[in-house]
Amino acid sequence: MSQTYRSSRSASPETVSFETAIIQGLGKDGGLFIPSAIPQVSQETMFSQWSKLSFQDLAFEIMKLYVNESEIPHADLKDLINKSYSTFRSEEVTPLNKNLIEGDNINILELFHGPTYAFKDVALQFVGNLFEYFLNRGNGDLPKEQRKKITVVGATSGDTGSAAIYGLRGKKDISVFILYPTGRISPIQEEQMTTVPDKNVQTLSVKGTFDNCQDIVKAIFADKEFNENHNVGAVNSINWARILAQITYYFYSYFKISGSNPDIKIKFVVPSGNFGDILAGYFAKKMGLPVQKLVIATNENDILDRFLKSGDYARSGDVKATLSPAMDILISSNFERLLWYLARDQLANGDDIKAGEILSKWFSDLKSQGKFSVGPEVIKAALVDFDSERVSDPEILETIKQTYETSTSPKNYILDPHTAVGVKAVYNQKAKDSNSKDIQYISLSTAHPAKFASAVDAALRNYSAYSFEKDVLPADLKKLSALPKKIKLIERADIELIKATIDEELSKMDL
Ligand SMILES: Cc1ncc(COP(=O)(O)O)c(C=O)c1O
Ligand SMILES: N[C@@H](CCOP(=O)(O)O)C(=O)O
Repeated sequence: MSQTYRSSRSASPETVSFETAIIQGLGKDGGLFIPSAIPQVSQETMFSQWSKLSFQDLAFEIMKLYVNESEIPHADLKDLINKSYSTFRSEEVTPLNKNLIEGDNINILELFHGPTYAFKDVALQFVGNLFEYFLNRGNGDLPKEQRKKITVVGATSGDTGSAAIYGLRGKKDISVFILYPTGRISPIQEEQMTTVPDKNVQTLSVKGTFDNCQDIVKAIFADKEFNENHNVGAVNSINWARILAQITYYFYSYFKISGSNPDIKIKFVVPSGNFGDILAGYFAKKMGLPVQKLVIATNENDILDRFLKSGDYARSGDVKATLSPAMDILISSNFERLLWYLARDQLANGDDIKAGEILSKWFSDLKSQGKFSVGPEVIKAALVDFDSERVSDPEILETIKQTYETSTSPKNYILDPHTAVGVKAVYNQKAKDSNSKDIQYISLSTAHPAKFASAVDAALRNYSAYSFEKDVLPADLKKLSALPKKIKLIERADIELIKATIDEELSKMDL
C-alpha cells in the first residue's frame, strides 16, 4: 500500500502525507507528487470482487489503497465519495455506451454526466469535498480570523475552470481564482464560469494562451511569499487527487466489458492535452488491470505524439487554435509523472532519488532550451504501455459526421470534438491492429457536445434532421445565457498583475 507521496524532482528520501500532497498541490521544488509505491491488486480481487461493485464502492476500494486510514477514516472516505457522486445525472456515474456502431467494437465511456458536463467533474466534485473536509477538521469552530483559508488558483482552457468552480462554489474558507485565455474558450464554458453568483469565486479572463495561464499558475505556486500568505491550492491535474479520482473509471468500464473474465483484450483511447486523464489509466494498468494499451489521442498540438515518435520533448512554436480547444496546449503537465517512472526504471536502476535528479535536469533543460531528449530505451519502455495518434481538424469534423450517420445504439449519436479526436484515433488503431476484431476499444468521451457548439454545428448543420437546440443543448445549459456574468479582464499575462488582482478581489470577498 502506498499512502505517502514524493515529489518527482526530489533528490531526497523525504515523503509527505496524502493531506500535504493534496493541500500543497505541488512539491516545493516544482515537482509533482507521486505515490511512494503503486499499490498492487491481484487478479482474484479484481475479477472476483471488484468487477461486481458499484462505481462508488469501487472508488472506495481504490482510494483506500492510496489514503491512510489514520488520515481519513474509512467511513469518512466513503461519505466523501458518496457525496461527490450524488450530483451526477447518471446512477452509474460514468456509463459505458457499448457497441455504438453495430458489429463494431467501439465503446464510448461517457464521462460527462456531472454538473458541468465534462470529465473533470469526476475528480473535481471529489476534490472540492476533500478540501472542505480537511479545512473543517482543522478549523472546527475557530473564529473567522483564526481559520485556515485556501486560495485556489487554477488555469483552464474551459473545462477545469467550470468543474473546479462547481466543486468549490460556496465552500467555507476557500476562495477560487480561475485564469482562462480570453476568446479561446467556448461561449457556454465562459457562461458556466462567469454566471456563478457565489462570492468566493472569481474568474480572470487573461489576454494570452492557456499555456500563459498555466505558467502563471505554476509561478504563483513557486512564489514562496505569496504561497505562504495565501495557502495557494491547486485544482489543476498537477494535484494528485485529480488523478486518483479518475482511476476508478478505468477499472469500472473495463469490468463492464470483461465481467469476471480476465482474458478479454481492451485498449483505452484517450483524447489528451495535459495528460491527466490518461495518466489515471497508467496507474490502473500499473496496479494490475490487464489493459493492452493506452492510446494517447492528440489534436494538432501534438507534443505527446511527437515525443513517442522521436524521443524529443519539445515546445513547438505557437499553440494552434483547433476545434478541440481544451487540448490546445504546448506542454502537458502530467507527462512529468510518467517521465519519472520511465527515468527510474530505465535510467536509474529503480532508484527514486536518482530519478528525481534526472527529472530535475530534464525540466531545467526544457525551461532553458525549450526541449530535452530521451534515449531509445525510454521510448521503447513507454511504448509497452502507450501508443499515440494525432488527429487534425478536418478529421474531427469528418468523425462527428460519420458517427452521426453510422451509430446504431443510439442512432445519430453526437460526439463533442474532443471525443471525436479519440474516436478517430480508434479507427487509426483498428487499421493497424491485425487482431482488431479481438480487441474491445474504450474511447473516453470527455465532454458533452453542447459545450462545443461551433464545431458540432460545423459538422452537422447540413443534416436536415439535426437541430443543436433540440438534439444537443440541455435545458440547464440553455438557461445560462440569460444570467448576469461576472467577467474580469486582465490585459497582460503577467504574474504581478494577477497577484495584485487576486489580492484586490480577496479583500472584496471578505471570507
Ligand atoms: C473536453 C476535454 N477533453 C480532453 C481533455 C484533455 O485531458 P487531459 O488534459 O487530462 O489530457 C480536456 C482537458 O484537459 C478536456 O477538457
Ligand atoms: N483542458 C484543461 C486544461 C487544464 O488541464 P488540467 O486537467 O490540468 O486541469 C481545461 O479544460 O481547463
